[in-house]
Amino acid sequence: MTIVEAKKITKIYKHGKVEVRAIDDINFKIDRGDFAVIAGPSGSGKTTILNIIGAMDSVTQGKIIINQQDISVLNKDERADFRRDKIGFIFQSYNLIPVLTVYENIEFALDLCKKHSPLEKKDKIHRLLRELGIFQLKDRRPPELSGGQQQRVAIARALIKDPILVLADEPTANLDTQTGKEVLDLMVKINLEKKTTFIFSSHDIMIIEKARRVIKLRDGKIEGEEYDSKDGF
Ligand SMILES: Nc1ncnc2c1ncn2[C@@H]1O[C@H](COP(=O)(O)OP(=O)(O)OP(=O)(O)O)[C@@H](O)[C@H]1O
Repeated sequence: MTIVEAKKITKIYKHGKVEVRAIDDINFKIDRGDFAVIAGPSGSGKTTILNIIGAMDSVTQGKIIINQQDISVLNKDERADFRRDKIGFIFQSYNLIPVLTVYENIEFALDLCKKHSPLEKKDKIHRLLRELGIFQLKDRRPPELSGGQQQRVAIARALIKDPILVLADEPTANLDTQTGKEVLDLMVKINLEKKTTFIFSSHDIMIIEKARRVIKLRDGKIEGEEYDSKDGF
């Protein structure tokens, strides 16, 4: 079943009179439960596509349908609600709140979109922290954590609201190879066990090799697409 469908989307950024065609009339589909990568050289439009899927940015032309909802017709406030309630984000630089503990970082993300009783909330957060192997870190603050540990916390923060999909922009770029592999393996495990849909932007060969779907971009166009239908990795 399709979870993301891009129909003839174009994104033009304007700087005064100069126009940059970041995405140029492209179509693609991503299935529910996919582990998909948008790949391509620097400037090819990867982040632009991720920002459009995540409703952080709008398209100039075309339609983008997420979970059967046409998000290209949403205004700025509606896009913000959609993104807060439905999409999990993982960033290259983790973007945790440094003054909050691990538990509080995740609680903050949950409080923004769903109301739970304090007990329900604690149960839900503790369960997820155990699943991700970071329960013992719950009272530490981000500056007291390694990069790999911070990225695991960021994964927990993305997952706590049960998003319909998780977008990860170069999530291994700031990690050494071994830590990057461990963080990637964790996302593969979550994808297999929880059937969470992951969409990455990356040129990391390790991620591209693990992906079931690879959409290759060049100069805002799709240069090629690979899809491995087998279940598992
Ligand atoms: N906010 C913006 N304003 C103007 N131009 C932009 C903006 N964002 C991106 N662009 C331009 O759009 C094109 C695609 O950029 P994008 O960031 O999507 O590429 P990318 O593949 O993610 O690159 P990288 O791997 O370097 O992050 C580039 O030419 C870029 O300069």
